[in-house]
Amino acid sequence: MAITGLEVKQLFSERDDRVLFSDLCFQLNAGQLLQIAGPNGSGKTSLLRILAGLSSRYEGDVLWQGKSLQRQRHDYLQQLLYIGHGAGIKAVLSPLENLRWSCALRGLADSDALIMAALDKVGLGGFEEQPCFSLSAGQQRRANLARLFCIPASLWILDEPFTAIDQRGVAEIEKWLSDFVSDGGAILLTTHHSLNFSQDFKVINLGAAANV
Ligand SMILES: Nc1ncnc2c1ncn2[C@@H]1O[C@H](COP(=O)(O)OP(=O)(O)OP(=O)(O)O)[C@@H](O)[C@H]1O
Repeated sequence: MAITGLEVKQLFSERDDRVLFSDLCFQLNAGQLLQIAGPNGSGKTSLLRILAGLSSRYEGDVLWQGKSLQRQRHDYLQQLLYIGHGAGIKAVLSPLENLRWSCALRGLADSDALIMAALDKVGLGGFEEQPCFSLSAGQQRRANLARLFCIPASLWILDEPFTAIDQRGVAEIEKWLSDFVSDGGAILLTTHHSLNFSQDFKVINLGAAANV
């Protein structure tokens, strides 16, 4: 089958002489979700940072649509939306200003209408212009997640997207993930939460090296 997304071949990474993963192989195609599971410290974030092009602490190959990431870094990053487990927002800026910044980095101009709709969708209608430091942890997380609806991408890499999100919000996010996959997007995520996802999805447990 043609690779329409990510392919990871014989990936190896270590930290302080401790092997995080070795001979890790998997594919993630368009229209699929892959969960990276494993206990604290097993290397989930390290793996996601490698796949987001933020870390070169690895050996092995990472391919996007059949070609090496290094040979098409710019094109790959244009297709990728990475949301790390940190706050991902500037606390002194409002959600609107943070998202304007994210959109500008992707070359999107005149994005206010899109941003306002995204903030409304994530439940931040009425909070658009409040500084983020005055928002709750869950609201700050929602401001970061609003990028899902502003930044065009075919691959989402999400590190603990449910952190600080209330129960209803978790169900909403699961629906957003499902919609994205149904529309042909690909998702790689970590979560300690038991994922309630309407389609089939794959899980790789870094605690027990696995090839999928
Ligand atoms: N900046 C760093 N400097 C040194 N060691 C690091 C650094 N970042 C991560 N590590 C080490 O790499 C290992 C894997 O960390 P990583 O954050 O990838 O784990 P994780 O599976 O995402 O954990 P968690 O479930 O707690 O988020 C840990 O042992 C950690 O101590």
